[in-house]
Amino acid sequence: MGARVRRLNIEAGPGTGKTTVSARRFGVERFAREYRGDPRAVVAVSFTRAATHTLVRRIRRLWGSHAIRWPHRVVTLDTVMVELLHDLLLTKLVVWPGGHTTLVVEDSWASYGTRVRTFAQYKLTISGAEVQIGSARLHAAAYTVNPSRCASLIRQGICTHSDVRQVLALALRRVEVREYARKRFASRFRSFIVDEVYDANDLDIDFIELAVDGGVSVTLVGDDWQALYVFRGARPEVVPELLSRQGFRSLTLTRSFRWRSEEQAQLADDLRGGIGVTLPVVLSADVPCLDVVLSLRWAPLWNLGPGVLPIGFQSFKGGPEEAAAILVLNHVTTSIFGTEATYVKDAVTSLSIDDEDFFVKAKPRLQQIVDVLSSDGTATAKQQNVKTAYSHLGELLAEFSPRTLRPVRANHTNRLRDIQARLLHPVRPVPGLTAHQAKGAEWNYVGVCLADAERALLHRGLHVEGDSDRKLYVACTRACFSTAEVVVSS
Ligand SMILES: Nc1ncnc2c1ncn2[C@@H]1O[C@H](COP(=O)(O)OP(=O)(O)OP(=O)(O)O)[C@@H](O)[C@H]1O
Repeated sequence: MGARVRRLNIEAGPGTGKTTVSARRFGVERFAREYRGDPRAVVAVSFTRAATHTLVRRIRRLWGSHAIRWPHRVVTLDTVMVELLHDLLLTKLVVWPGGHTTLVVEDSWASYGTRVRTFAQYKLTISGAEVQIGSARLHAAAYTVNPSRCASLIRQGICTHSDVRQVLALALRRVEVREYARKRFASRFRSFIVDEVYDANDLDIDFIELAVDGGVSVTLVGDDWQALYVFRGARPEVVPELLSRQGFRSLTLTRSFRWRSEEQAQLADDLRGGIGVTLPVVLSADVPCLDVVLSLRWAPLWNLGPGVLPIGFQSFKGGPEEAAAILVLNHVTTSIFGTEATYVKDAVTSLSIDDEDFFVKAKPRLQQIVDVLSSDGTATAKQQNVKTAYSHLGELLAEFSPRTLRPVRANHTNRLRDIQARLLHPVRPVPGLTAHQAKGAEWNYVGVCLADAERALLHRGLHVEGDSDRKLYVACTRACFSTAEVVVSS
């Protein structure tokens, strides 16, 4: 991985060491003799925070913490985009409504209100350098946070990553903005490493090309079978065009270091070869023999029963009851697995909790709620415990959040009831994750939870062009020893 090639593409299957290679490449570029005294940064990017955390851990382990000292960094590509937009705002090449030069950028609007059914949508456009907020009418009703509230927040300098992307895509149509971005890459970056490049969309690819044009050393790492973000506009099919257009040299990694059994190695080969497979079955009563259970969606994981504790409920919708339940789930997943619940950051923002020490201060109260849910008894006593826990949660929020919980009703408390079932289960539950959360990670024994259509795809043989096929591929290639299908015990 010490190859001194300025445009390098590393292509490889699961477990062949892509993350390891990205981490090695980072250090090689960071400590290269020829760059001694060069103030420009080595920057590695990935598309999710989870992936950047994994890469940071590997770099620290290999090269020590000082490898990631500023300006060298490992961030999401979204972060790099926000940095560029901020500089464009400072130089007035782009002017934000209200003249803001520092934006608060959120993952989504979910934290700013509950979704409403609407035909209206705000639309960001650019006229000259000025960002303008217009509106558009949708053909079909959509559930979104009130668009006029979003527009008003944008005027206050608050927006989402998707808005940043929209504005940059429009701004980069102007020659002077492209020239600025290219020169900025040239003067600030000496090496740009893009992990999971097959998750890139058109704007990401444009960014990579600007870096190449700026003379930056660019390393791309990825596997087309593991592109999971098509719903966010990823275009795995255009990566080969980028590679040939910019004359990247490709290296292929073939040996997987992950497989510790013939069975798992064969499964991975068959999946990649499009050969139909049938997974061995594990009953949900026997999940303690597994390290994790994966699914393409959250709901089926909850349906597997109390032996599995999913680390998320569903993609976050923004309601206060849901957000409050995520706080409890987070307390439990952190205590049992040392893993944060998915969407906990959205939950805190949506509850407008601005006390930075919230988790430290709230810990004893959250533990008290968990203790209430953990006490066993008759069905009626357990129902009462859920109500008591819900009311304690309401009191906790009253102290830290302006949002209030609605009165006790089954659809407000059912998430606490689901957590309670796991707490009362006599055996430590196994974590449940979606394929998106599992990407990049590995465990010894993995269970997958399949819908009928997903099982049929595995029987037929996977195709790299299929979105669900790729998610199944990622889920079925996380195990070192074996992958089994988990089915509910009758
Ligand atoms: N050169 C190597 N020698 C021995 N073990 C290695 C080597 N490279 C990677 N590994 C080990 O192999 C496993 C898989 O590596 P890694 O996670 O980097 O693969 P990957 O290609 O990123 O996987 P995936 O894309 O499927 O998430 C890890 O346990 C890692 O420590």
